[in-house]
Amino acid sequence: ICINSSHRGLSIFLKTFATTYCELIDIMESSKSFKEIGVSKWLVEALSAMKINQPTAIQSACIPQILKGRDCIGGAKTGSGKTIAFAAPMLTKWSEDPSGMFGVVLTPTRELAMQIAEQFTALGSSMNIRVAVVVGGESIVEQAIQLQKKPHFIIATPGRLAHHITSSGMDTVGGLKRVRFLVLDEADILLTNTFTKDLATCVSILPPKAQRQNLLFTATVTDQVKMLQEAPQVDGKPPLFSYQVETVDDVAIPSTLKIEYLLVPEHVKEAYLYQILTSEKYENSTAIIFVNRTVTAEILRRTLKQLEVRIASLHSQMPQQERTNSLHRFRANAARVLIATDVASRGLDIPTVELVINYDISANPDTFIHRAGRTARAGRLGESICFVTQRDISRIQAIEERINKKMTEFTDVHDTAVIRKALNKVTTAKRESLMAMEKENFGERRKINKRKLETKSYREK
Ligand SMILES: Nc1ncnc2c1ncn2[C@@H]1O[C@H](COP(=O)(O)OP(=O)(O)OP(=O)(O)O)[C@@H](O)[C@H]1O
Repeated sequence: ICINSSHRGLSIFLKTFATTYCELIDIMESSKSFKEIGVSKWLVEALSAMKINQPTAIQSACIPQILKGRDCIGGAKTGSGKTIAFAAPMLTKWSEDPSGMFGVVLTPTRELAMQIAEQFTALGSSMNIRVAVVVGGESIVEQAIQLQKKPHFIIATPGRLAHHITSSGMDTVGGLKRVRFLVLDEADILLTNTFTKDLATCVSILPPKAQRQNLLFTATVTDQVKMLQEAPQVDGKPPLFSYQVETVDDVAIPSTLKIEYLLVPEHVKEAYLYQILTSEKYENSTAIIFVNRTVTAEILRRTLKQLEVRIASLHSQMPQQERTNSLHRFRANAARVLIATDVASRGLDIPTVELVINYDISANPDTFIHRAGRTARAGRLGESICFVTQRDISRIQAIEERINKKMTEFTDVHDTAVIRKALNKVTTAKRESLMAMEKENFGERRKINKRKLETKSYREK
């Protein structure tokens, strides 16, 4: 090996060699099969039917330890297979004695709960698994009926499960006292103040911590998660297993994800977005556009729809049925572009997503990691572009520091092209969209919808 004489050359060489070595170790560790790490035969066959044959690094590390009865905190990049890392050992243990109310998985959003439930149902179909989805926006009565049938797994958002625990009778939730596993998916978010009260209510009905296995998974290990890693284990329990993907450069995003920035004047962002989405390079790309506010999502959805882009939107001010329909249209490629707020930033697994555009930049660098992580999943390539106005510079710097990587400039769009081709038609479409929204009292409608939902859920209580 020829080592460059300069110090810088040597350090680059050693860093590259060490990264490759670490990735090589990861591959070697994950060279064991699912069977060799203890997954049940029936489940190995179900995974194989899904073309999932080789465990990823986090699966190889966590599955054997969870099967030994250990609590587990797993941190790994977006798209690295954390769902199967907790689902496989739970399903393996469950199949040894397929009892009701075996495991509870808590996750921050309704769409994520539905996605995880679909994966459990698909993996456990040969074992006649019963999975209940307990989330807001759906019928409380139907969920109570499902819970009374003692489903094997409950996949829930904390708020709605807490509501059942405080409002439905013990014939509905009593079975939770026998739960063997509790999973916190996207654990860093569930450990924030937003979820503290509902999480405490959910945990209150479960067996004591020492009598259940507790599994936490996330792509961003925050201080709250680290505190749990350092907390003393309850007497009599095997030691907590904590796993975090460490690479030499500790880059927090997948190596197959290209991250770029584009300096854009604030008042013509829509035109740049339209120009990119309809350019020769991206006109057939499946893309998610992240915005910070629901009103921005609605303006963009209407504007791009008027410009004949196959569009769908997903944000918290939409009725649940519309949210579900939007996601189904996007997954089925009936819509090529999804405009979303952060209700879609975590966990959603849509393998065809090739491009993520941060139309607005989040104030939280971890949010960037999850948004960009909707693409470049399971080793696939992906691209993330940030629209940067003069107000966003400090946020971009905070993101580059958090991910330990510099963004490169996006050069596939030119101002003159934007001005010439897109600006007029986009400006006209946006003006017409704004007028339509004003006529429909979009903002007021949002408040009316909110009041309607409150009344409806009050009546159901
Ligand atoms: N061992 C595997 N081999 C191949 N593909 C896998 C494997 N495990 C999971 N996958 C696939 O990888 C994709 C990402 O998995 P998953 O959604 O669990 O990632 P994640 O780490 O939870 O991501 P996020 O941090 O965004 O929630 C899914 O499509 C899943 O089917």
